[in-house]
Amino acid sequence: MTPQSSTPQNNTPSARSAQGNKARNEKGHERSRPSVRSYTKQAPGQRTRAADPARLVAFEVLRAVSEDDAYANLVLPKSIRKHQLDKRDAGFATELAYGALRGQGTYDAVLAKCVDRPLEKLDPAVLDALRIGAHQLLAMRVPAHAALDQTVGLARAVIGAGPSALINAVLRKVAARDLDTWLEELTRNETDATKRAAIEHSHPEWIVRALRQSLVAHGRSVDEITDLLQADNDAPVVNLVALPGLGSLDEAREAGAVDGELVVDSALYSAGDVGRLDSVRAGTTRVQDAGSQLVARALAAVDIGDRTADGSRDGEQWLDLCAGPGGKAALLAALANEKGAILLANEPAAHRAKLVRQALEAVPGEVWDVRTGDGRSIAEQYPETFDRILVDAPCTGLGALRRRPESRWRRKPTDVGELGALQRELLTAAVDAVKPGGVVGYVTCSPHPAETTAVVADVLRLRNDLELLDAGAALDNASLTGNLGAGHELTAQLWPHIHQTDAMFLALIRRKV
Ligand SMILES: C[S@@+](CC[C@H](N)C(=O)[O-])C[C@H]1O[C@@H](n2cnc3c(N)ncnc32)[C@H](O)[C@@H]1O
Repeated sequence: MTPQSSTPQNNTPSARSAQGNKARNEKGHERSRPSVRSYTKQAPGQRTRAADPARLVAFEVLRAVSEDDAYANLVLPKSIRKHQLDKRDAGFATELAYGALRGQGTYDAVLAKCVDRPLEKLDPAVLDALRIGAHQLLAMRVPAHAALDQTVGLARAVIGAGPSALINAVLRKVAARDLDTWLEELTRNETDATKRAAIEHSHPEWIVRALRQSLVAHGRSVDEITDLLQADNDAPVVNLVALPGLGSLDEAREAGAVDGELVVDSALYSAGDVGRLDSVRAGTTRVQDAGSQLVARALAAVDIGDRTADGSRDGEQWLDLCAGPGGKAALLAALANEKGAILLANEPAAHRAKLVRQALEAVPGEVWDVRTGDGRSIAEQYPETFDRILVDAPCTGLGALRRRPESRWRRKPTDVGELGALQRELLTAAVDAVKPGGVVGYVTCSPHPAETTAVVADVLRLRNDLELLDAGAALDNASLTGNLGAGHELTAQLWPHIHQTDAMFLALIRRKV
């Protein structure tokens, strides 16, 4: 299977002893001393046992995700701060929370074999504790005794003593086999390849089917599905971008970042908290997936000829129609600044529009403006106005599952159709708002054909003033390697298992003069 440890240095409970918060029992097992930071649901006066703070953070993340529909990447840093975890413990908690969420499909299949009732009948908090235990036992290098002891201790401290016997018994059964043996047993009699892949790689079956369909739609072999599913379970790399003309990667390089291979001014960062870099705090260097960097650069670089009456290319007007939270808008604004263009960033959600403004702060203010509005009506106010428009459409995010560990369990098959309708409306509005001769970049972080090729084909079918430019060639031109192999029938699709980027789709649609 797939949910593998990505931060091995943090994967042992010995990280706990760094805090001086541990004792060892007669068998050498680590044991927690009561801590003021721990919370408990036990009755006053009852003897309490502290939860290991790193495991407590992971548990809090899983609870917030299942109870409050929270996003793990937002809850995790807050919980890490609340429990004052040091760097090693924060790494351990991150791996545990993200790993348990990504691996939930596999772990639930294992747990279902070890629990004497349907998992839905378990207290959801108990189920989350079991998932945390299963991830430690099956995918992290935590010794079984420590995983058991600490998970039972966690449950006792935060849920109460009641379910500890059950949790202990179930996790002992889980620990009796390694992951490969479990998977062999779970899939031995499974003849349906989708069901098997869903268990082995911890994805919902409908997403396995959707990703197979996606590979085929973009001209790839369906046999790549295993690598693609595996890539979803790997911890994503952190890419940095130095905003052109404004940022620098020097500080990041000194901190250990290595230059990215796909895009210029881009680096891979694995040296820890990027927020500590001054250039990141200043907003001139930003965290951004290399695929996102590429599609923005490709749109900015498309040759659309002389656009202004005097033949000068200065003065182009660009629009980012779906701009929140502003990652691509910041890069586009910096590129616009270099090329003498201006950028209008549109975002309907006020709180996300605020994030766009913050993202753009590092770019000179005369280059950009932010508008809070529904992109579907953009052409009413701005008919045939813009030279370049980015439509980074709201989508299912099926191409960025590695970054959002809970999203595969939250998304529903019906989301694809619902978002497809919005995507068609947004793309239609964009082609009405682009000047004749101008270009619209249609982008999604989903490779699903219903959100990508079908949307583009439908919009093109209804009009005779649109044509596709070669998006594969545009991505090649924007990339350092120049040979991404992402193009297929004039559209382009990047892949996590090939390009180590999110699965960004790009179509470049030119409005004929
Ligand atoms: C994929 S995200 C864009 C990401 C952004 N371009 C970036 O790089 O940071 C899609 C955005 O579209 C916005 N959105 C949703 N409905 C919209 C609409 N009707 N018009 C314009 N934008 C919309 C969402 O709020 C979300 O911020």
